Amino acid sequence: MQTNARDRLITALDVPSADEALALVDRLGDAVSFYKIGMELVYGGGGLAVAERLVKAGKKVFLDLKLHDIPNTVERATAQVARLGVHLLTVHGYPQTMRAAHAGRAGTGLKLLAVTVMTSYDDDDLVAAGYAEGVGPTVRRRADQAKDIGIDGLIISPHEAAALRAALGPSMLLVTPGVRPAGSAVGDQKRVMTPGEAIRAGADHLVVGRPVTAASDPRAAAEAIVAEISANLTA
Ligand SMILES: O=C(O)c1cc(=O)[nH]c(=O)n1[C@@H]1O[C@H](COP(=O)(O)O)[C@@H](O)[C@H]1O
Repeated sequence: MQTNARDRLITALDVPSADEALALVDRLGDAVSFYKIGMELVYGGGGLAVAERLVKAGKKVFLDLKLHDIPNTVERATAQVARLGVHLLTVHGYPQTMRAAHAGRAGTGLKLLAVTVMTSYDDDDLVAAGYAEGVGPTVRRRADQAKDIGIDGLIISPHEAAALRAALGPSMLLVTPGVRPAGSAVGDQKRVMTPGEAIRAGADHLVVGRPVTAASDPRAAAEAIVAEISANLTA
């Protein structure tokens, strides 16, 4: 996978219909080369068709379905996703789930990302969910398990990127949502950094939704993020 500045921005197409998604893609034009399609667009109808269309148009596509089920179901669902020709798929970072997805994508080009701890969570949220450990140790545990199983990359917040890059080496893809250009609304995210900070921390790809999709000029917003990525890659 190329890692030029533009390919490092993954724009989350969090819109409710295929028509809105394709209109946004049209508006963004060549400013965006990599898209994430998630639950809203898939459940809204047409998300998988949009994914296939974008792949045919030469865009890179990350299908964010966050699979988590019994192993048989995860393995078979992953094999079906691989048939779509998308580049990345998320599964939850539980060992059983990761092993099943790894088996399901065998022999295909699909890369798997393990979701570690959602970027909307802090230590208190993990305690409320029944976990004994805080964010740092939980992310680390899941990252080590993902590496052992042969998962290609991790969904983490930018806050964990530097430590994981040092611990896991250069080949593990580090993909960070929880990215906010300076001055933009944080919303429901809790562990955030700016695009430049995330890149300097070692992130390979930044997932950005609302700061692009809700901007009055989405193309200009995407271009500004790509410029910030570029400046920090060469800094
Ligand atoms: O798996 C993800 O993509 C994901 C994991 C995570 O921990 N946090 C997170 O925000 N995301 C996704 O990244 C995108 C972030 O969107 P914004 O908060 O609008 O930039 C959304 O599509 C989320 O579903």
